Amino acid sequence: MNNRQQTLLITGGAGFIGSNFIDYFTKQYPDTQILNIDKLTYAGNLDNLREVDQRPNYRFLQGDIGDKAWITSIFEEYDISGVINFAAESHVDRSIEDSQAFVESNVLGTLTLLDAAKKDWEEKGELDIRRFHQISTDEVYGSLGEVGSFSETTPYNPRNPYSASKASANFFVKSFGYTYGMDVVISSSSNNYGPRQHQEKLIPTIISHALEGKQIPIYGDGGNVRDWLYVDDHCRAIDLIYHKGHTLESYNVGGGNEQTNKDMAAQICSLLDEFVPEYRQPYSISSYRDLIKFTEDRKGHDRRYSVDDRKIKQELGWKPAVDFHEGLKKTMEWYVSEWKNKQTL
Ligand SMILES: Cc1cn([C@H]2C[C@H](O)[C@@H](COP(=O)(O)OP(=O)(O)O[C@H]3O[C@H](CO)[C@@H](O)[C@H](O)[C@H]3O)O2)c(=O)[nH]c1=O
Repeated sequence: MNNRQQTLLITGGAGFIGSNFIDYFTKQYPDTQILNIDKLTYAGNLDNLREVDQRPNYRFLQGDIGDKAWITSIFEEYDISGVINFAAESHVDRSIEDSQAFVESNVLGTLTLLDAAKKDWEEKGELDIRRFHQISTDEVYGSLGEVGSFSETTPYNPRNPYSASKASANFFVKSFGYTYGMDVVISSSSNNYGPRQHQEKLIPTIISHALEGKQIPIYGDGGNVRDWLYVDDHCRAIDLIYHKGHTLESYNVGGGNEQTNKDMAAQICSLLDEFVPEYRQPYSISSYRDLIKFTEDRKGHDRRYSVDDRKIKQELGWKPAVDFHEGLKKTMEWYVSEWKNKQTL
């Protein structure tokens, strides 16, 4: 790769959404050079990129967005045409145990990256045309009761350390737009699902525990609601927002599939009963549903997220394309096949 070719910088591309996005983007735009930088924490996995690795428009470097000297050297070495910042500590339960890493990666890391981009693009006289796209979350808006949805004008009300760190990062991103005239945009999506999601999240937990005959932990009464978005639909939304979204704007991205956690667990167990009934035999259960166990609740557990995404639909013409049951089936098949591969190793 010629380093001075214009290059789109993707951070955190070894994680779940980042790796799916790179897979999508390198195929969609074969003439755009992608540089993926990732610290490779516990949640980053280069296996997620094994199919992408050989593509001529892709390159990977290991490093931390919060390492000022290193991130500055990236902007010196490459002609970075834009940044999409996926890099983040993302797991709510971990943030409740210890929030330090969340402030370091999500707040200070984002700030260091913004600063490096700002300095480089200012020197080039292109601060207002090279874009910084922050990947954010619907959790910044807080928690809902049974009715209503978050729109882009809903005031931020983060209620756990993870969402507080993401909200804080968004404020910094916006502030660089207002203060320095930097071209910034933010997307806030609902819960993603699909292949390559880390084991710690709800859907991979349900599938892996079921296959291993372990109890499937559902926090509290299981009535908490999340809006599920298939990761490929999210990738198309990011593409549109990065290329066509208006500067200084935020865009919500939702799946339109609100599910309680207990319904989600029951649906996945039914799919597993249908497709891989044989794996339940050693555990003497008649359905994987028998493994569902209501456990102690998450502290401060947000009750319901619901996303009003009319803005991206109306302004940018996006809509989700993957049917929820199809998406769930594809996801289940991917995890079952990964699990089978591990058994034969
Ligand atoms: C891991 C786990 C989770 N849960 C519950 C907690 C939540 O109500 C729901 C989903 O939990 P999680 O998969 O951890 O995801 P959640 O806390 O909603 O946050 C996700 O979705 C957010 C977007 O809404 C992202 O910003 C976060 O990075 C992502 O982790 O399932 C359980 O009941 N049992 C579990 O074992």
